[in-house]
Amino acid sequence: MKNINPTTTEAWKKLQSLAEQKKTTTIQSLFANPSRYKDYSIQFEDILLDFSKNRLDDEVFKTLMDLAKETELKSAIEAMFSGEAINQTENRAVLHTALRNRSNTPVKVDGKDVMPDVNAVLEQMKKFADQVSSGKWKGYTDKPIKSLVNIGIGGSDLGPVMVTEALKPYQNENLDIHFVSNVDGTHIAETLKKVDPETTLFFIASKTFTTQETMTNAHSARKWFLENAKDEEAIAKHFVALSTNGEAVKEFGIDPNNMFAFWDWVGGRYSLWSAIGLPIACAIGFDNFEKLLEGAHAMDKHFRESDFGENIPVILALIGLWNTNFLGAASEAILPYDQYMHRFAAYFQQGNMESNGKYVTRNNQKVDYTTGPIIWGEPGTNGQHAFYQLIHQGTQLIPCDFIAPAISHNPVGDHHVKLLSNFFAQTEALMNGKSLEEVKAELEKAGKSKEEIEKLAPHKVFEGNRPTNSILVKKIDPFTLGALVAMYEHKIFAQGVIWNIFSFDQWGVELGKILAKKILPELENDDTINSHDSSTNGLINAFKEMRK
Ligand SMILES: O=P(O)(O)OC[C@H]1O[C@@](O)(CO)[C@@H](O)[C@@H]1O
Repeated sequence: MKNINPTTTEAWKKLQSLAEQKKTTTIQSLFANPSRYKDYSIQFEDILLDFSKNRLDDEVFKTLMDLAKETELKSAIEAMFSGEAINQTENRAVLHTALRNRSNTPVKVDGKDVMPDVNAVLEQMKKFADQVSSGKWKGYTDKPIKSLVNIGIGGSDLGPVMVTEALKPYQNENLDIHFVSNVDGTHIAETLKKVDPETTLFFIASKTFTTQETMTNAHSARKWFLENAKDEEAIAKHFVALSTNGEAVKEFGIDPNNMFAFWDWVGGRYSLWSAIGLPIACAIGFDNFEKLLEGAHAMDKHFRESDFGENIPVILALIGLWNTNFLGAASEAILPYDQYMHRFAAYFQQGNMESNGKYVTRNNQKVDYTTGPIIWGEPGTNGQHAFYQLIHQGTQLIPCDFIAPAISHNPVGDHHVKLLSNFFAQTEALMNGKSLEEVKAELEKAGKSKEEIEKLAPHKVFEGNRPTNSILVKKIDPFTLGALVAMYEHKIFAQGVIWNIFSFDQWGVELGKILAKKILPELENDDTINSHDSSTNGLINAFKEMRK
């Protein structure tokens, strides 16, 4: 992969002047072109992307495509799929795509095809998931497993949470699933109140098997379990490990046969397709887990093979870059109009912000342009009653991705058409707004006096011209969810290439952890602390006072 500073490209310079030239061009005005929707929407499988409600015309769109070409995105895509060590600071390949490579064509890391290992773990996962789903896997009192508890954090938690929530309609009704991630004792305490040690299966999910939160929770779960089971032999029936670190798994006391491995070329935030996905496979059944893989694989092929102008992840990446680097947006909202998708935005907080929240380039220079956006969002319609005021009338430009299924899993009365009417209305309102003239006419019609109109009207004007993408899918099913997740993964990858940053390491999470390890022993005695700045000392000493 080449290291190209995007700001040196002709396309970037042209985009800068286009942003200036076109700052008075409104999205609404672009719809004078009768084929605007047709030209700026694309369908892939059961996913329709409508990107027409963006502040970009044909010239901007073409120049964005030129930017992708000038930053050699195509060769970067090939480098990733073919197993090059593109994660250069950790000297690793980036191959979450191999985990769902349903074509089974060889994918080589250091000259060795990884597909046999990938398929062996999938086979091991299938066998195990089938036993758990069918009740054949028995606990130490010979009862079938009823409760699944995943203990992990970050990429070892967010993916399984998001997928099992989004695919709740596909969950095995004989199983309940719980997730413990926070080291706050409340998380494990509240969870253990809900489960029975005789029928509970713990997944200790940790790529490194060293993460403080996960290991603390795992030991507490082990202690709780043994208080009931007494015999350490019983652990083998109730604890499995999902990790790359066999040594540490054995040290914890988990039977190596109960370890489901993955590899260092799987990034934590890209690992739900790996052994980390075992709780998903147990909860929704391995067949549905395979459909999830198939959906992601279909999007992988689309991303790898489609021309950029017809390439959904590339289009989303370039629109995001236009909004961030040329229109000044600092964040992006992901707004799923589907309650089961309530953890989708949270998943991509890690996926996007831990990948592209970087300020050093691939050639070790500090960037002089904006990189990764802040990702946030809540399901619709709830967000409308929380933060849409700011999106509509605030001073921040917040590009939004609206996502909705045409078919609900719960066709209760007229709920779904009401939900979708809001989905359609919000992007229309964000684009068209409401003019002062329209507002005044409405207030006059309502019989307001001239004074009242003068006072009220400015507050009821909607400037509009706020960019959105609409993603309409047929139904949130395993295949479509897999494709949607892969779509955003590849958008993030493409942006990282163009921003010339390393998207697959996460050095930024280390410092806090190291300082916490230094502070921990200071909290375990009554000494007055003065080894830090006055604020940290003050807080620690106050903490100790409060606990007396
Ligand atoms: O899976 P593990 O090794 O326990 O890491 C958990 C999470 O911790 C990190 O913050 C890295 O330290 C995330 O990147 C990762 O997903």
